[in-house]
Amino acid sequence: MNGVDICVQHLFAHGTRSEPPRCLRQGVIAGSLPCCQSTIVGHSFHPWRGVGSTAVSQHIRDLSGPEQRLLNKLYDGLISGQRASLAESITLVETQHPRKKELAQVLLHRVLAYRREQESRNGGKPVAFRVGLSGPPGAGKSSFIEVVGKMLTGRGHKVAVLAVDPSSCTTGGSLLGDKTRMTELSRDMNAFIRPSPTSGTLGGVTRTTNEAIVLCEGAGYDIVLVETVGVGQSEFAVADMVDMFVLLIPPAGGDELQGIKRGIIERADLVVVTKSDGDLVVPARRIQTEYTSALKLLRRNSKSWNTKVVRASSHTSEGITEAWAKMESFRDAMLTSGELQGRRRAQHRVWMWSLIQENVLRHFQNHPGVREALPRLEERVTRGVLSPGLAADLLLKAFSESSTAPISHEGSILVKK
Ligand SMILES: Nc1nc2c(ncn2[C@@H]2O[C@H](COP(=O)(O)OP(=O)(O)OP(=O)(O)O)[C@@H](O)[C@H]2O)c(=O)[nH]1
Repeated sequence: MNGVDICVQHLFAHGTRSEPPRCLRQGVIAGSLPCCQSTIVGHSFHPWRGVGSTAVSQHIRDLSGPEQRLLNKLYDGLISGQRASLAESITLVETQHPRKKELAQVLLHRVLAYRREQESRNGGKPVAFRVGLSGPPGAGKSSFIEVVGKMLTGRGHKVAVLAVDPSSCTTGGSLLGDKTRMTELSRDMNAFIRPSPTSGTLGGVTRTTNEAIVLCEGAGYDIVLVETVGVGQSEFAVADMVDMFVLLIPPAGGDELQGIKRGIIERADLVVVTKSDGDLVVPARRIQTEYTSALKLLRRNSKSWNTKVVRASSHTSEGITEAWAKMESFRDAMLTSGELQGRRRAQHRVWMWSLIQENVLRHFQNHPGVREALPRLEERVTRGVLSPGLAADLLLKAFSESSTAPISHEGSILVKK
């Protein structure tokens, strides 16, 4: 057996700062201690087997009494569906505080194990359906989510809505996050709405959104809607974290549609032409026809599904049930073919690389040599006296050198003021 195997159920029950859980100390396989067998069904959802175990087991070993109590409280509250515990858990994964980040990882691993247990009971099928919704500003995303969300809670579903907002990363402000949106759904006890964190890089927001999805599913939300505005790279990031990607397009022509990137249309599993009511029905039909023809020329992104184009109105509710029915057909087709499970597996790899990118970039920016040289080199690049390639080489050299010696000397030789 490689690494240290840990019994999930004992993480919080027996591990302390001075004394790790018994199963951790003994390196036993999850479920093999008598006390484990009461709750653990098998080994398939064991999260820390092998290589990855060391980092998490270190976090667990270091847990203080109050930290354990906090994690226990959050976990118990979360899996019993308490919204306050879910909100607090998401705040924990969004934190920049190093110790809290470690606590968040311990909580997350435990929730992942719980969710895998649920999935194995569900015949290996995902317990929740994740849908990403994107479209240009003003396309009618929040109105659509509000109407669809209300319909779904009315049918007995629990719906979580998460936002990925690229504007919040650069400005600290938010295109999506204001509280006046989805007023009815936000009052619905079977819905949970969480705006994007108001700071951080897109990579950071991507990580926390992926983690928030896991937490929402742990809290029993069987439909998770991830909304993003069609700006920057956030649409691609969302397409990489959901089962189905839906593009919402307003019935406008020409310039308004220029903002929709071709690459993102290729990622869409469903296109919804919004606001198909009153005077807008005619342009909505036209857009539907145009997109239906355009999609025929694009490469299919699934073997078991052809991207469809539908029209809907959030004001009259016409086409809303049909749009959702298409989403359900997509899920059924993808589950039957196994493509949905395959997408999720591939997404885990993308998720891992986005974490690596984010962390490597942060290490790079925090490196003393890089920090010292960066302002000067950036300024010279901006003035045009230093090529971006050379500046990048100098910074990377400073980063890769193990000593923290600044690169100013070399920089000043190479670059004349
Ligand atoms: N006629 C009509 N107008 C709609 C419909 N849905 C939304 N609108 C209007 O379109 C505008 C934008 O709607 P939102 O739902 O806020 O659009 P959004 O895409 O979330 O907008 P951002 O938050 O800016 O990204 C509002 O004035 C809505 O009243 C619809 O079905 N029919």
